[in-house]
Amino acid sequence: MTQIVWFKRDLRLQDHSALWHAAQSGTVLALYIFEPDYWQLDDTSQRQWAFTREALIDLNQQLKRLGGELICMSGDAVLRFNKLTEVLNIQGIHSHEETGNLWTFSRDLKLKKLLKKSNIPWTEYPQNGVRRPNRNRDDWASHWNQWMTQTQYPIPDHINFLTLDRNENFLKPEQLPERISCQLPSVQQPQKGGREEGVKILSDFLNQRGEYYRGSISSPLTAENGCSRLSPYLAVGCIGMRELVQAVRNRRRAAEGRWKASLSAFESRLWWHCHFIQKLEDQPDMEIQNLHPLTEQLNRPFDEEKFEAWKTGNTGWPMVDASMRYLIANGWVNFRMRAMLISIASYPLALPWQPVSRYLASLFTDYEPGIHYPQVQMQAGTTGINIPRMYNPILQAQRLDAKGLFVRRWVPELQHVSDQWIFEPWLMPRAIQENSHCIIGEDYPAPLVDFAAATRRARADLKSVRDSEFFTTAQVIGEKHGSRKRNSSRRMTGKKKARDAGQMTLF
Ligand SMILES: Cc1cc2nc3c(=O)[nH]c(=O)nc-3n(C[C@H](O)[C@H](O)[C@H](O)COP(=O)(O)OP(=O)(O)OC[C@H]3O[C@@H](n4cnc5c(N)ncnc54)[C@H](O)[C@@H]3O)c2cc1C
Repeated sequence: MTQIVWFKRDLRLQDHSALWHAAQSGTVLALYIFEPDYWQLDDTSQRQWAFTREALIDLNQQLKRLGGELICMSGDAVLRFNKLTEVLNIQGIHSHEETGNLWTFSRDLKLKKLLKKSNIPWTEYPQNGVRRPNRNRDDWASHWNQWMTQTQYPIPDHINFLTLDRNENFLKPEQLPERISCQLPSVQQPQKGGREEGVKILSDFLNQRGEYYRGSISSPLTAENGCSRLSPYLAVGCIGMRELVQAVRNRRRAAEGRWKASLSAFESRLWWHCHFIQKLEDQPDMEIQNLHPLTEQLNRPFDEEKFEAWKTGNTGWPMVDASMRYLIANGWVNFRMRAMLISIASYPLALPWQPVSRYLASLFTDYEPGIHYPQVQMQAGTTGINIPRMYNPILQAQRLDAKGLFVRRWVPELQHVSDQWIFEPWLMPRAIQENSHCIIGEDYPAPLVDFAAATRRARADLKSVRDSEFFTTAQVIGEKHGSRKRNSSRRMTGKKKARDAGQMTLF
């Protein structure tokens, strides 16, 4: 009688409710399924798979220490489970509740059907503050807090593992392909997957780097070390959210001054993590449909040339291009630059957010659909419930990279351009272009569009859809998805917040 623990994006043993419950109920088969079709989607990539594969190898080591092992299969998960039902006496399947993209959502629905037919119970356990089903948004914050305060599931003392003979069906993680076909270049210095590495990074953040978190997350120059860099470990579950929140709270108890403020700011991001994932959990078609239906009327036709220039970091706006090239090379960029990349694609370039978001997702090692799609829609101005913000790449550069260090490093064509022109090189007189070894239009592109005129058009376009029907629908969306924040009296107004962040509000 076998209990299958199906590992998906929960590659750890600590605070693992599925493993804990399965271990209490019988013999455990620890299973991972490599799904080739998933890894060929536009929003997935080699960089994500490489990280996941390392995390699987690490998970196998952890299981070995308990006397077990991770059995890997390759292929369509529904077909694989069908096969398993023929060869094993399966008593139950245990996994975490996955809020994935539409592909994994539809795979789970198909699997549910199969298991129902075969009379095999599949129990899914929450692995963060996301609630399924989420009937009431109003008490969500207290639900989140309660869940984070509960005792963690310990690693079971004893597990009866089922071992299977290795053959072409049952593989070790090392036997899974190292590479999947992928157009993207490799990440230069990738973060290493696995719990062991994640725990090291967490400890380093909580004891060393975290002190200056609050002041260092906006500039790409300081964010690289100032941010926790835990995102890929959270995305594949090497570190659990409850475990992380509790570790932060424990650390904060002994903290003072700058440390305390930074840890509070950090914990609020962990709340956002679940807050955003809840949106996709409640509305899976957010991956493809505008949250506010009237924003479908925005004039954003697909333009191959603009899309290619944006994708490759050749828009002609140095801060945008530096951010994109940095992301391509590193598989990560900080929040502000992610938001700017979407804002530029959506407003001055007026590209539809769907292909933009899929490409951006594939660049992130930390791709988390539940954060990604709601964030993209928010930055693209299609939710109807957030104040649309437009990032000005020149202002952003002046504030976050005053000396042009980031821009010169990632856009080497501008290396010899002086501070005066570095963020607006297209304004350089021809003689200065020659002296700077940077001819605009030859060595480095001129901006794809006139920023001021294009943003005026974007603003007018958005205004034209915001009639009374817009606000009625927005109210309904707000009921379902809007945040009900703590400390609301201390929050800045939308306009002040935007001004402080160097953004232009649209209204
Ligand atoms: C367009 C866009 C797409 C994004 N896509 C993703 C994604 O696919 N995966 C992802 O993990 N994050 C995404 N983010 C959120 C954020 O940029 C990253 O979480 C952060 O940069 C990861 O680095 P870190 O772990 O060092 O962050 P830290 O600042 O150290 O934050 C710690 C954790 O808090 C959570 N977090 C931080 N900021 C946010 C936020 N604004 N919203 C929700 N959760 C947050 C993340 O889980 C993050 O790992 C996106 C943001 C934007 C604007």
